[in-house]
Amino acid sequence: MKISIIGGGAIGLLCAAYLASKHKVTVYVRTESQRDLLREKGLTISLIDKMEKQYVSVELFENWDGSGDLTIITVKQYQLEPVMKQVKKLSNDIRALLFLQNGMGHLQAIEELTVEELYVGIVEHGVMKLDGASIRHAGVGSIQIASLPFCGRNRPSRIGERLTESSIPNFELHMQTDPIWMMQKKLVVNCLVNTLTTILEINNGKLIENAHYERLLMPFMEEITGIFEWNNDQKAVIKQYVWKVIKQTGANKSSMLKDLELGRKTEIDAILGYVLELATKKDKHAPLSAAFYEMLKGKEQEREGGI
Ligand SMILES: NC(=O)C1=CN([C@@H]2O[C@H](COP(=O)(O)OP(=O)(O)OC[C@H]3O[C@@H](n4cnc5c(N)ncnc54)[C@H](OP(=O)(O)O)[C@@H]3O)[C@@H](O)[C@H]2O)C=CC1
Ligand SMILES: CC(C)(CO)C(=O)C(=O)O
Repeated sequence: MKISIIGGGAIGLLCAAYLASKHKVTVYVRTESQRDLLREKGLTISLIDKMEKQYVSVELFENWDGSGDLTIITVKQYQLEPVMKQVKKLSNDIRALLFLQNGMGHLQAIEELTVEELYVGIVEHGVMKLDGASIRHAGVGSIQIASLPFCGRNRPSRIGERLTESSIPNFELHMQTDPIWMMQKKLVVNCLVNTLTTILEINNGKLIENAHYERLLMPFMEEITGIFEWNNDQKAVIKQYVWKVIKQTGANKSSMLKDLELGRKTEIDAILGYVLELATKKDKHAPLSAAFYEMLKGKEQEREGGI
């Protein structure tokens, strides 16, 4: 397939590096400097002690015209606005879109799009961008995708099926049938893992290796699953899922911790902020979520202030 990837960050470059073995991939980046670097040096991906190089086609985002079989959008939640503007302009030319953001705040805007095939996905890999042309695949998981059927119409999911059919080592793609449950499970992971690893400044794995930190996970998870009003079976599924993702990405620094270290805005509003809004709507008490949210916003403010 002809696949476009918008965003040359950790996840965009991960998708480009693996998908290029089976598909014709073009990465759309924001800056000329990253475009030139990738064209000149190629894309380097390191996984454990192996390093590989791929040469993929690279263009500036302003040259993306929506053509091809599939476009994968890998910018951060808070970077979606200009991309969505362009998507709306090009809707008639776009065959299929896949959104790979953490959080759930973007779902409403995606639902309003009128492109032929629409997918949301969640990423269970741990990936760190080392520079504009290299990444470290620090935790091998998989990517789950689900098609969004809307307005009573069942959109076809041919592209999604073709994408998940291609078997690529260390880069599994699976099709799910329930997009909301898929995203909610990942939202809980990100509330727990991204928030706590960023406040504590630790790699993901430390959350279960250190008994003190592990004791923080349980009540925090209870609070969030209580806000969603899940039953005990659903809570058990969530717990198993959270522990699985932490183990798979143990050596990774969460994307939120990376953002904080680099003095960038974090996705805390789309993740824990989303859950706090839900708690307010349902009139639920969420003291841990509220406290962790304030700690993170405070840390973000300190970093912006340049300490
Ligand atoms: N990293 C990880 O391990 C994981 C990340 N995720 C999620 O995946 C999503 C992407 O995260 P991640 O890749 O880590 O983030 P990064 O910040 O590494 O990547 C985002 C990229 O998007 C680029 N970008 C922003 N706006 C545009 C635009 N208009 N046109 C072209 N490029 C643009 C940025 O460019 P520039 O550099 O120029 O600003 C940046 O390179 C997030 O929602 C994150 O939560 C999910 C699971 C794991
Ligand atoms: C899967 C995980 C927890 C990997 O670190 C992630 O989603 C992130 O960092 O944003």
